[in-house]
Amino acid sequence: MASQTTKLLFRQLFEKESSTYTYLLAHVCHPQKPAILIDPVDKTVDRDLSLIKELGLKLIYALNTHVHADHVTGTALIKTKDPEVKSVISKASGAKADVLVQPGDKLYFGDLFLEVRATPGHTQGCITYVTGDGLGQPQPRVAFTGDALLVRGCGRTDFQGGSSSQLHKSVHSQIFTLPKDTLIYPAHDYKGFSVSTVEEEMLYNPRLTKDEETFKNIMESLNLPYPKMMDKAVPANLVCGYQETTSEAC
Ligand SMILES: N[C@@H](CCC(=O)N[C@@H](CSS)C(=O)NCC(=O)O)C(=O)O
Ligand SMILES: [Fe+2]
Repeated sequence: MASQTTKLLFRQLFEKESSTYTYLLAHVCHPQKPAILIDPVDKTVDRDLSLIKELGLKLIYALNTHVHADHVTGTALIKTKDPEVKSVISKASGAKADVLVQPGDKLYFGDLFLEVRATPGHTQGCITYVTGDGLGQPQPRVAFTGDALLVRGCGRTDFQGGSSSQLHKSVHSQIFTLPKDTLIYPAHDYKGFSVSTVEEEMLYNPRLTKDEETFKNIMESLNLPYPKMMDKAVPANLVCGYQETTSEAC
C-alpha cells in the first residue's frame, strides 16, 4: 500500500499471544506528521510508541474497533505515557473514551481521515474505520474491520451482545458495498493471512458468502471456548484498558 507518491504512511503490527493486528497510519507530508493507532494492545505499547518516535510521528488518536474480549487495549497505557493522545471508541460500545464516535463521523489526521461505519454483530458496538478519499492518489480504499470481518472468517457472535443475523447484515450492507478493490485489514488472524479485499471475501469467505440462515447455523455450531482473558479484558476495555497498573486516564 505504501508508495513514494502517497501522503499516507501505513504499518501493520502484530501481537502474537492474542493474534491481534495493530495498525499505524500517519500523514507524513503534514508538518506535524499526525498519526493514528488502531487497536493497540497493552503488551506491545512500548514497541508501538518506539516506532512512532523513530519515524518522527505525532500520535493524536488511539482507536478501538470494539470492546475486545481477548486482550487488554493499549489505549489507557498510551495515555499515561502521552496524555495528549485521545482515545476513541464507538458510542454504541458503552465504553468510556475521550471521543465516542457514531456512524458517519470522520477522524482527521492532517487532511486525511478515517470514516466510521457501524458493523455490529460480533459485539453491539463494533465499528469499521474506512479511509476517506483524501489520500490524493489512485490507490484503493482501506477498511479496518475489527472482528466484524476477518480474512476468510468473521468474529464470533456468542457473547457481548453478539448476533449472527446482525453481523450478516452489517458485513453485507457496510463492507461488501465498498468498492471491490477496497483492502480489508482485520483485528485478528488465526490462519496466516494479513490482508484481503472486498472482492476476495465476497467470493471466498466460507461464512459470509452464505445466506443469512446458513450463516446463522454456521455461527451457532462453532462451539469455540471463551477467550482466556475475557473476564479481565472486557471490564478493563470498557474503561479504555484501565487496570491497577495504569493511571485512571481514559
Ligand atoms: N484463542 C483466543 C480467542 C479466539 C477467539 O475467540 N477469537 C475471537 C476474536 S477475539 S474476541 C473470534 O471472534 N474468533 C472467531 C473465530 O472464528 O475463531 C483466546 O483465548 O484468546
Ligand atoms: Fe472481539
